[in-house]
Amino acid sequence: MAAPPPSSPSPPPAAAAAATQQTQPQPQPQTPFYELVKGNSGLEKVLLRGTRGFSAEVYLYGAQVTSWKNDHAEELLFVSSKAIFKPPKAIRGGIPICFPQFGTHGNLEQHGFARNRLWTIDDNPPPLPVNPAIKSFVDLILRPSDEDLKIWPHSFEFRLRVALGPNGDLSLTSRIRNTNTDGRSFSYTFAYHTYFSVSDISEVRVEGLETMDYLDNLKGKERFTEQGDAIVFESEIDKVYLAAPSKIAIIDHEKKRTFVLTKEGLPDAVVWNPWDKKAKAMQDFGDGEYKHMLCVEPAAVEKPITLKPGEEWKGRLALSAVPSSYCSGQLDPLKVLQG
Ligand SMILES: O=P(O)(O)OC[C@H]1O[C@@H](O)[C@H](O)[C@@H](O)[C@@H]1O
Repeated sequence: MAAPPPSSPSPPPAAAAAATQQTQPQPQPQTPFYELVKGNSGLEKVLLRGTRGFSAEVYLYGAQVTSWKNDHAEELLFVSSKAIFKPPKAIRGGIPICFPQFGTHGNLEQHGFARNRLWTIDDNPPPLPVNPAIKSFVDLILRPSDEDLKIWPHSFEFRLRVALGPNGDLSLTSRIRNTNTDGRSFSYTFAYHTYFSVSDISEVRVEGLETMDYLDNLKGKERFTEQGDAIVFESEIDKVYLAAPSKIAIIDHEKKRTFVLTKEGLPDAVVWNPWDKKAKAMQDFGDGEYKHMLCVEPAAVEKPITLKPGEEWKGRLALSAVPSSYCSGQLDPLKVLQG
């Protein structure tokens, strides 16, 4: 498949078609890195197609990844059957982006406004070093509107690259730049609010967060230290693990699948499952769906990130899904996390 270099992605098909009509002789259409199509409620979404059938989808609304499939066309992310694809509600599932505020750590609406704004495709992003084997990616950008500036009075450019690697790995790279012209710094908290699809929450364990300190959102953000072994799930959980390791594994015993999450620039990791009572209280979430999802969210929560004018921050999440034969202690979690 012939593709242009990663720093200059092809225009979307409509733009490519218009360009083709004006030039003589007609060039061969390039294979685009992505395709722009209509999704739910007429909202536009980007399709990324990798080798061997790997795929991903990203809505321009929220720059939200809503699908990531492996080479057996199995969905790896959870999206609620009751998700609402209509502004101003954020889409329930996939990978919402929490910016410029995580949760209630500030005066803005819960999780900030980036997840319910319309982003645009950035056809000419500043170069970003990438693996040359990556042929399928898209760059999106968000700048604040006049309305946004009233609620958060800072000028910024938020660039997100979503890329599908040759082995089906999914990566999200955020670059946030302070473009204030009045000399003011700004601070923000952030999360990739990743909803993983799991067979049954009672069959899942998370490796890498044991012995970590955490803030418990269910206990007024009080600080505790995680005890014992890997994390298993028997009730509601809403914890912000502090200074978590760069690799975390989510092991789904029943599916025999391990998600490996690698994070850069994001010290914390939030773990959330609403369990039965909160599930029933959410209008865009099915009553029993808490059994089939788990959020593990690379984040910067405890220490907000501060940028001076002209400064840029980068935060990256890479996800892979690997078969695992974990069954009563066969898998050495250290091999997953360090291997
Ligand atoms: O319903 P929302 O705004 O998408 O938030 C869902 C959950 O997101 C998690 O990240 C938070 O830690 C929880 O406290 C919150 O309930």
